[in-house]
Amino acid sequence: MKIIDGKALAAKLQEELRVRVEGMAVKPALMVILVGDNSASQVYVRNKARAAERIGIKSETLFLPESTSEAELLNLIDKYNADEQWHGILVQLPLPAQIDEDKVLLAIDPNKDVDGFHPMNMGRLWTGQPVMVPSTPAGVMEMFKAYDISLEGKQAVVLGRSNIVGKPMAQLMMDQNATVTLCHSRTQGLKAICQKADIIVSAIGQAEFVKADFVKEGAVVIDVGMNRNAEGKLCGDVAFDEVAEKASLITPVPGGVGPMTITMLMKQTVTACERLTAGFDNERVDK
Ligand SMILES: Nc1nc(=O)c2c([nH]1)NC[C@@H]1CN(c3ccc(C(=O)N[C@@H](CCC(=O)O)C(=O)O)cc3)C=[N+]21
Ligand SMILES: [Mg+2]
Repeated sequence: MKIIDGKALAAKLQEELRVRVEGMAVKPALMVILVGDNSASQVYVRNKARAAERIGIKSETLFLPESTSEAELLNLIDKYNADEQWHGILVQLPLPAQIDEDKVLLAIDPNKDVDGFHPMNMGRLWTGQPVMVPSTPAGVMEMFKAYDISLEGKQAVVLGRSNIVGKPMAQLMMDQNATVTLCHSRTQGLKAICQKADIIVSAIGQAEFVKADFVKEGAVVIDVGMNRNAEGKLCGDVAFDEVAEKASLITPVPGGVGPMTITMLMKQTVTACERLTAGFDNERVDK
């Protein structure tokens, strides 16, 4: 068994981005909006700001109170959409209950949607015209590439059907000619499906969900989970120690997919900046 070192790979890719940004006349700029005081979100946005700084991306985090109304947030998004100094706009999820997430994601200019969550960008991904790709699945694909994991003709199982991880993950693996089974909380016979998989990507949000008896000898196991166990320790969806004995490659939590997510967000911010300064427009057919 080998561990896929997301932290090391992220550091390498961030250094490449730093060099790329050094050569850019217009420096990329990312606006991060955090509504409320979700403690996990605080950690994630801090990690994003640190990565931006290392790479030379300008970033600002706007901390808004939990009571922020939907209209207030939509107004701010309009403002940053129109403001040419910002190339990327990221509204941290989840949002408080009074705010409709779908409306917010639809309001962000697709050209500045570094998360790739706007329905325009989701649709483009699904129809084979990707521009902005959700960063967690994009980060997993970079891991496959860096570790020479071919998806060609493989059986891949994705656990979790969210818009931000499961669905785009399945699409990206299909693009590389994997046969993908997208499983979720209502899937019957889930364990048996997993046992046939060459590659398992788990994004189900439940600690210790993927156990050794789910995993075929030699399978690749990617853990997207970000859970807290009873002691409050960060852990993924995979029972790491027992699964590691069967897997050929496995990602740890922390230090696996998380740092890659952040790195891909930065990469998309750089791309957004390059596209916007070159006059591309997502709403037309430009690629
Ligand atoms: N609009 C939006 N875009 C996102 O990309 C987005 C989001 N909302 N909401 C929440 C999820 C989750 N996410 C993570 C980012 C970094 C780590 C990360 O840095 N993880 C570290 C450890 C972090 C810790 O210590 O808690 C690691 O795995 O090594 C994890 C998860 C981005 N998300
Ligand atoms: Mg909501």
